[in-house]
Amino acid sequence: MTKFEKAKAEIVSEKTLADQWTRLSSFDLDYTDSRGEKHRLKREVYHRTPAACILLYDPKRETVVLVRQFRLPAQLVGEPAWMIEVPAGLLDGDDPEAAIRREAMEETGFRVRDVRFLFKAMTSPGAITEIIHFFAAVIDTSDRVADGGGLAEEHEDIEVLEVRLAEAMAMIESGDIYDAKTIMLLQWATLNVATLR
Ligand SMILES: Nc1nc2c(ncn2[C@@H]2O[C@H](COP(=O)(O)OP(=O)(O)O[C@H]3O[C@H](CO)[C@@H](O)[C@H](O)[C@@H]3O)[C@@H](O)[C@H]2O)c(=O)[nH]1
Ligand SMILES: [Mg+2]
Repeated sequence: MTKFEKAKAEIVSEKTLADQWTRLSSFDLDYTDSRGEKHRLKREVYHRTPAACILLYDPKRETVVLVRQFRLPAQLVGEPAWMIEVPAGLLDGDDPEAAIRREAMEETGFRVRDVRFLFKAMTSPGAITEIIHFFAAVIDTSDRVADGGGLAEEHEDIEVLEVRLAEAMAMIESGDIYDAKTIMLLQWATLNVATLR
């Protein structure tokens, strides 16, 4: 029995505040709290569509494949803007596994053979609808069949890095890697490295 047994949330109205690349809306909701008291709340939600990301691990070299690209929100908060991340992308209507195979190829040039679904996570559940599906795959040098680098027509400008897992973990401590999904996958890899072969 949890404290929230009696709690419920009913949407009263939704107003679209912006509707360009991603919709932003403001909701009024009637929230009945855990004591049974009803309150009218306002919540703004940014309607991000689902995404996927992947750990590409080469057990022979003990390396991971990472990508580096410009991220405007990082620049806006004064952090290093050419961020180092695991390959990731929006599903764009595909199922998560098909989408992550496509993104791995576009961004890194690696053809992924067996992919393993790990878990999904909401990245910022207080404000953003984004759900990311996390995957892992074992690769070796012969799986690199293209240069990667992203789609020219989308002006993607992506650098592909191959880094030893231990070094990538040290880059979290040093602040050189500070993207949440990347930290999660590197920590998962460190805990589960024996299963990655
Ligand atoms: N026109 C336009 N294009 C945009 C905008 N924002 C992004 N794009 C373009 O949309 C494409 C998105 O590339 P993906 O590889 O599909 O996604 P991602 O940016 O890597 O996103 C992943 O990482 C993000 C940051 O961690 C996550 O937020 C996202 O869910 C996903 O995991 C890129 O070509 C980017 O330039 C925008 O506001 N306007
Ligand atoms: Mg991407």
